[in-house]
Amino acid sequence: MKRQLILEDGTVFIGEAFGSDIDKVGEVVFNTGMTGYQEILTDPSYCGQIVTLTYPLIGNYGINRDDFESVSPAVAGFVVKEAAEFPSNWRNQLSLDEFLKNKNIPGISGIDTRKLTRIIRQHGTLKGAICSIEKNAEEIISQLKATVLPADQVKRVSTKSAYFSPGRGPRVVLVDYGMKHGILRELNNRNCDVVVVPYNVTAEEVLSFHPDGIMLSNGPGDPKTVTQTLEMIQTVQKEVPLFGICLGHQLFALANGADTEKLKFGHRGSNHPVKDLRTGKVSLTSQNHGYTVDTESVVNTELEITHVALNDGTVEGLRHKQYPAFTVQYHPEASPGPEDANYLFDEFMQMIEASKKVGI
Ligand SMILES: NC(=O)CC[C@H](N)C(=O)O
Repeated sequence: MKRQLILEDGTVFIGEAFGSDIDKVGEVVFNTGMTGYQEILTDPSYCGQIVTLTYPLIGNYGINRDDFESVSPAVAGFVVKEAAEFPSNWRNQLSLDEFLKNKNIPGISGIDTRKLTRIIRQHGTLKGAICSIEKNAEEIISQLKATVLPADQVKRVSTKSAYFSPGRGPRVVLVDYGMKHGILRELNNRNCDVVVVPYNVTAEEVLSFHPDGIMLSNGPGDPKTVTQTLEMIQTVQKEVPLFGICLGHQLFALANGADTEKLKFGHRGSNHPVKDLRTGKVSLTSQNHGYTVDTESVVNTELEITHVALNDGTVEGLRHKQYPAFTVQYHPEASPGPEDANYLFDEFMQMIEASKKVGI
């Protein structure tokens, strides 16, 4: 069965339908990772986005029990060059097609994903629709131009109520803005006693759990749509060590008076080089973000830029000059991607230990 992918700039791609039959609209973004489609599909930071993968064969190792980054994927649609029909892997339990059908996500294959990626790189991120071949393309294009995409993604994917992920080590309150399970896994691997809380938690509620540390998770959308959390960050960073990832990093920047802006087409992939300015060491990192902290805006704040992207020089890490608080724009929990940056979780643990001894 044929299906179309239509972009707001008027480009129409015709491809083969797979996954769910429903029509979907979203922001079209590309990811350059060669593997990790299951983690990408289930990363809540892609909420409302139509994701295309530049690697040409997707689905070849199926969907397995272990690689989920959330229980319910929030991605709007999936665009590939070739969707493998017969996955083969010892961990395979379900084909990509079946998984997308079960989760009501439309897919389209047979697309020239190199051409699509080039359009996004030249034009910037675009709105797009995956829809049935019967739909009139001209009508869809004018609808797309008039569409304002929803800005409530964090509310949609964040947990509705707090829950424990118990451990015998330090207590960490993890604010779920659209958390990848990899973050929880890394904390649990270090024996943390984790309390996962909703995005709109107050400072009083966070502190009522008597945390030894606080983590701000990744999450979807524009950080400026979650400003109700900034006061909480301003208060708790004075009380306990803080570590933030991706959206958590952007919110930490906003809470401390820096600014964020939208990138032309974002960073999404598994091989983004990042330099630690203090050691000169370069890590290859997993990334997925469409916004960034504005470099200039950091100058008159209490923040220091600790990491930069080697591809485009954008801010990749921050630390507070006064409080034990640091954040990164990339994904030290990997999933998918390299684990070069995993040591940051250990640094967070050391920071917690140190602050327990002296108090902050
Ligand atoms: N993975 C994330 O946390 C992404 C942060 C934010 N939604 C962005 O696109 O920049």
